[in-house]
Amino acid sequence: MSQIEKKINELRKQLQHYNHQYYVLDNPSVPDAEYDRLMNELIKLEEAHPELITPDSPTQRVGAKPLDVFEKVEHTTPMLSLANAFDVQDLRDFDRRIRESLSVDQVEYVAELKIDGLAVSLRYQDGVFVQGATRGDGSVGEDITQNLRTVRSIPLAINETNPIEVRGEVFMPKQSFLKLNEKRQEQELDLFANPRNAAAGSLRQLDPKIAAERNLDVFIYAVGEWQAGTSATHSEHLQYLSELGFKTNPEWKKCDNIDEVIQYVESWIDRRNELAYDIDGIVIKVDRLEYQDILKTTAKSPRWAIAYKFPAEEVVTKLIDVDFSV
Ligand SMILES: CC(C)(C)c1nc(N2CCN(c3ncccn3)CC2)c2cc(C(N)=O)c(N)nc2n1
Repeated sequence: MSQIEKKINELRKQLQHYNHQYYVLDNPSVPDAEYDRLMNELIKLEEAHPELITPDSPTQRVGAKPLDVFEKVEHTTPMLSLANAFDVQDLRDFDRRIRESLSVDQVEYVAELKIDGLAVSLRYQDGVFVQGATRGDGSVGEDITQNLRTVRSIPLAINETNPIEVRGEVFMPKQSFLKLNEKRQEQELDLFANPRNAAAGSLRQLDPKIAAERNLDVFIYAVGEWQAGTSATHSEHLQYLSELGFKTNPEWKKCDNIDEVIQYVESWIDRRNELAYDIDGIVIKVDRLEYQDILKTTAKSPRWAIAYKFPAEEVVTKLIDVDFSV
C-alpha cells in the first residue's frame, strides 16, 4: 500500500470516528475546525487521486447529480405495520393473548419510543452501505439511497462483513423543523405542517443536495435480514446495532412483564415535550425472538408487537383576543 493510500485510510478512519461521536453519540471530542481541517485534507488527496475514492469515504455523503425518478425496491423481508392500542386494557389484552398462545405465565417485552418520522430500510454488504429504501406499502418501497447517504447519523461503513439489513425511522428534530419553516416563510414558500411531513418532503427530493441541508436524523430500531444473526432477543439486537455504529434511541427499556410496560407508557405520556423530536406513542415488542417466531405475523402486522398511540397533542393555538368594547 502506497504512502498516499495509508494517509487516505488514516484520515477516513479518523473522520468516521469523529462523525460517529458527533452525530451518533451526540458527544464530539474535537472542535468543528479540526474536523473540517481533516475533511479538507482528505478531499484534496482524493481530488489528486480520484482512483482511490470509495463509496464509504466520508467525502461521499452528498451525491453529485439529482435523480429523474426513484427506482422501486422490493423488501425481501416485508416491513410490517403495527396494530394499535389506545388504552391500558388494550395492552393487557395484547399480553393475555400472547401468554395464552405461548402457554407461559410471563413474557418479557421491550418498550421503545415511537418516533414520528418515516420508516426506512438500510442494507449493508461487506460492511458498506449499499441501498436505502422507504417502507412504501411494506413490500415495495422507493430507492432513496442518495438521500439517506446525506443523513450524517447513518454510517456509510460498519464492522459487520456479513450482509445485514436494518430498519429505522428517519426524522427531523423539532428545532430543525422550526428553522426550516422560518426560512420558508421568508421565501414565501408553503410551510410544512409538522416535522414528519418535513422529513417526508426532504426524503422525496430528487436532488440529494437539498436533502443534505435538511438536518435529517435517524433511530435504528430493528434488524431485518441477517443470515448470520445469533441473538436470542430483540434487546440483544438493539445492543448489537449500537455496537455496530448505528444510532439507536437511548430510551428503550426491557420490561419483565406488561405491568412494567404500562408504567413505562404512563411515564412518557406527559414527558413528550422534553424530547428534541416528535413521538406519537410507544412500540411494545416481545423480547425473545423464538417467541416472535411462534407468534408469527398475521397478514399485515405482527402478533408480537403493538403500538400504544398517544392522544394527538392538542395544539394550543394562541387566540388573540380582540377587544370589541372600543
Ligand atoms: C419491527 C416492527 C414491525 C415491530 C416495528 N415496526 C415499526 N413500524 C411499522 C409500522 N410503520 C408504518 N409506517 C407507515 C405506515 C404503516 N406502518 C412504521 C414503522 C416500528 C416503528 C418504530 C418507531 N417509529 O419508532 C419503532 N421503534 N419500532 C418499530 N418496530
